[in-house]
Parts: sequence; structure tokens; C-alpha cells
Amino acid sequence: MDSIWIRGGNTLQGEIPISGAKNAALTLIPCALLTEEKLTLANLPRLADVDSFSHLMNQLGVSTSVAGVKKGEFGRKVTFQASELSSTVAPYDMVRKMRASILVLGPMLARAGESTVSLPGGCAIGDRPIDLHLRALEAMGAEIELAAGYVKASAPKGRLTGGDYSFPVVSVGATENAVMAAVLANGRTQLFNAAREPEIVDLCNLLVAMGAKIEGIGSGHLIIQGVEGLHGTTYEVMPDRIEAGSYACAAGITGGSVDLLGARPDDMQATLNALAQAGLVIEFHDRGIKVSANGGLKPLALSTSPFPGFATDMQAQFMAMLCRAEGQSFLEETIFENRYMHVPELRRMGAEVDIHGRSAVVHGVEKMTGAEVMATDLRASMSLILAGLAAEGETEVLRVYHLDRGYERLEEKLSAVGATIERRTAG
Ligand SMILES: CC(=O)N[C@H]1[C@@H](OP(=O)(O)OP(=O)(O)OC[C@H]2O[C@@H](n3ccc(=O)[nH]c3=O)[C@H](O)[C@@H]2O)O[C@H](CO)[C@@H](O)[C@@H]1O
Ligand SMILES: C=C(OP(=O)(O)O)C(=O)O
Repeated sequence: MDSIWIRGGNTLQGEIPISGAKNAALTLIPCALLTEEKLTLANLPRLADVDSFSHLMNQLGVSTSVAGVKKGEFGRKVTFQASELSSTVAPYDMVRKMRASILVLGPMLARAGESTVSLPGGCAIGDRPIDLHLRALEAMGAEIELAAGYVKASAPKGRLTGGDYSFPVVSVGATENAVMAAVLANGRTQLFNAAREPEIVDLCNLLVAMGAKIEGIGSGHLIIQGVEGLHGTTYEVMPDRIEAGSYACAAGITGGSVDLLGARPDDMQATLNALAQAGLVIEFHDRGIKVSANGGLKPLALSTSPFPGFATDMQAQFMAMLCRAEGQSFLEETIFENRYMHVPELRRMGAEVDIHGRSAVVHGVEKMTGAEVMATDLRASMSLILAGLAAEGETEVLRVYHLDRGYERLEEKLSAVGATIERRTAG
């Protein structure tokens, strides 16, 4: 199993190209299920989750072809074609590896009139139910059965009918499933209190490019007029705002300066505001965003919330950075109940963090020290990498497969800006 080894203490300086967004890719790929024609996605990040999703698509009968990729380039262009579906079942073996597999439920139901997907269950960061995905599909006439760990959805007479649904809690995945189902439904669907994350805007923009009719894109009220069919297209995946924010924290924690090439300011305003409040200097230019340290880090008070609020996917990385701030920071995690798994590992590196339920108090320390640490989930892993970059001595982050879900060639990107970092393969 691979690990990442770091010798900390280097000040990072230089350019980091930002890859296509994992969380956009994972909702754009299942859109291929909505048409018999080819869907080509450019700038798809080379990530374990994207490979797993492509594999799941293959199991459903979708063909994939990858365009020639040049050595040293990030991302790749993949064409998906679902001429016909050979299966409408997403098995446990796939779903347990990647929760986002649930995102085939809506489009497969819309396309084939039926869809069976293994229940994803909880994961390291929390319970993560899918009840809202199911309620939204029921509002479009879906009949849902739960049995033997699977959810089986079917559309009476083979086609969903437009309906209205108001989400009691903002859910990114449930909004995505509902939108992908509604685009082929018979009639109009209205979604209230829909998630407004930039990845959902990316999804809606792709669907419109495929011939869908969607109003209110970017707002919490989506109005979708179902159409008879969608066509293929070529579409470029948006840049990863979480990857960009993570590398911005790397500049902060090492007292350096990085240019986040391709990052889009509008997608990450809350992150940029928090970085600025922590004392970093943010500059915008036509190739991206430059984030530079300017003296010591200031402590912050941050609470996670749905977009446009401060993203839960940035909480662990900010916590690592704030371990080096001058004073006490306060963090509150409102989205997932168990998203402080990185804290015991950060403490092993000298961090002083108190947890009280969903709140954390981070007492800034003058130095952190390298250690062997265990990654527990994707963003927790990144927080340990960040701590390792600033720590004295050597850090080895184990269970790197979590990182490989969401950071394309992390060690290459960080060594290019001056980090002493390498991937080690055991055995
Ligand atoms: C692949 C992907 O895009 N993953 C992102 C997506 O996850 P995901 O789509 O799973 O997260 P949701 O937005 O659905 O979850 C938000 C909250 O709603 C709750 N909930 C959700 C669905 C449901 O049916 N019932 C329910 O109660 C969840 O437990 C959580 O407390 O959004 C999260 C919140 O921004 C991010 O951390 C993940 O990186
Ligand atoms: C929680 C995350 O992803 P997923 O929903 O795929 O687990 C994440 O990207 O931080």
C-alpha cells in the first residue's frame, strides 16, 4: 500500500495547475446514461474515483474510450456512450468503494424506467443517508422498494412524471439525482431548496448542452421542463475548487506563495474570504489566483455550511493551517457528524485541538513535528499532508488511497513548488 513521505519545513513557491473537479466529474459522468449518443468529457481528473465511476458505467453497458494523453499533462478526455444499457443494477461491490455511485440512480431510472442501486451505507465522515434522493424521485412518480441492502426504483409505465419537491435539508447528491431524473420526465419538475454548489451549476450546464430545459441554474429553485430525449455533446469539467483551496492552505501553512492556475474565484469566495482573514494576500489574474503568506497566520472562526457558505470539504485543511496561527481558532462542522477524524493524527504531530461535539477549538502552536500518521478519509488525508509540509522532520502519511480519490498527482504538484515529498510503495 502506498504512503506519502514528506520532509517538512520548505517554503512553497510557484505555480500549481488545478485539475478538473472530482465532485463535478462524478455527476457529469452519469449524464452519459441519459442519451444513446456520445458524451465526451474533457479535463476529467485522473483519480481513483473517476476510474471507479467509469468502471461502474462499463458494468451498465456504457462504452468508454480515452483520447490520447500526453505525458506530463493533467486530466484526460473520455468519451462515454450508452447506446443501450446491458444492466440497470449498481452492485454493492462498486457502491461500497465509492458512495457517489448512488448518482446513477436518477439517470438510469429516467433512461430505462428502472434502477437498482446498492444502499451506500455510512462512511468515515458520518451516517450519510439517501432518504432525500428517494423522496425527490418519488415526487416524480417513482416507486421505491428497499430490500436486501438495495434500493429498487421504477417508473410506472416506464417514464417519470414531473413533480415538485422541496428539500428539507440542502443535499448536493439528492439535488443531482433529482435533476438528472427530471430532465427526461414527462412534464415540469420544480425543486425547492436545491443545492447551489458550483458542481450543480456545472451539471445543469452540461444537461442544457445536451438539450435539457432548466431554469434557475445557480439558484435554490430549479424549474426543469422534461424533454423527449437528449443528445450527445463535448463538455469540459470545471476546475476543482477544493483542490485549489487545499493548495492555498499549503501556501499559508508554509509561509509561501502559490499561483493556482485555472482556479475560478466565484466558485470559492468563502474559502478566499477565510484565507484573507487569516492574513494571506489574494491576487486575481487572467490565469488564476495567487495566494501568498504575509507574516504570521491570524486565527479564525469558521462554520461549515452549504454553498455559498464555507465548504465542509475545506474544514480539515483549514484546521491544519490554523494549527500554526497565532492564537485560538474556532471551527464548527454543521454538515457531517463525524468529520474530525484528522484531529487525533494532527495531535500526534503536536497540534493542540479540543473537540466538543461538532465544535473544535484549535490552539495555535509554534511548531509541529513530523510523525507516521494514518489517513482516514480524503480531506483528513490532505490535512495531514499540509501539517507534514510545515512540520519539523519527516512525516509519513499512510493509507494514501484516500488521497488518490481526490488529488491528481499531488506529490508531483507539490514537489514542483518546492516541497520535499515522495510517494513510497511498500513491498
Ligand atoms: C461526490 C460529492 O459531490 N460529494 C460531496 C457531496 O456529498 P453528498 O452529496 O453525499 O452530501 P449531501 O449534500 O447530500 O449531504 C449534506 C447533508 O445532508 C444529509 N443528507 C443527504 C442526503 C440525504 O438523502 N439525506 C440527508 O440527510 C447528509 O447526511 C449531510 O448531513 O456534498 C458534500 C457536502 O457539500 C461534500 O462534502 C461531498 O464532497
Ligand atoms: C466527502 C467527499 O467526497 P465523497 O462524497 O465522494 O465521499 C469529499 O470530496 O471531501
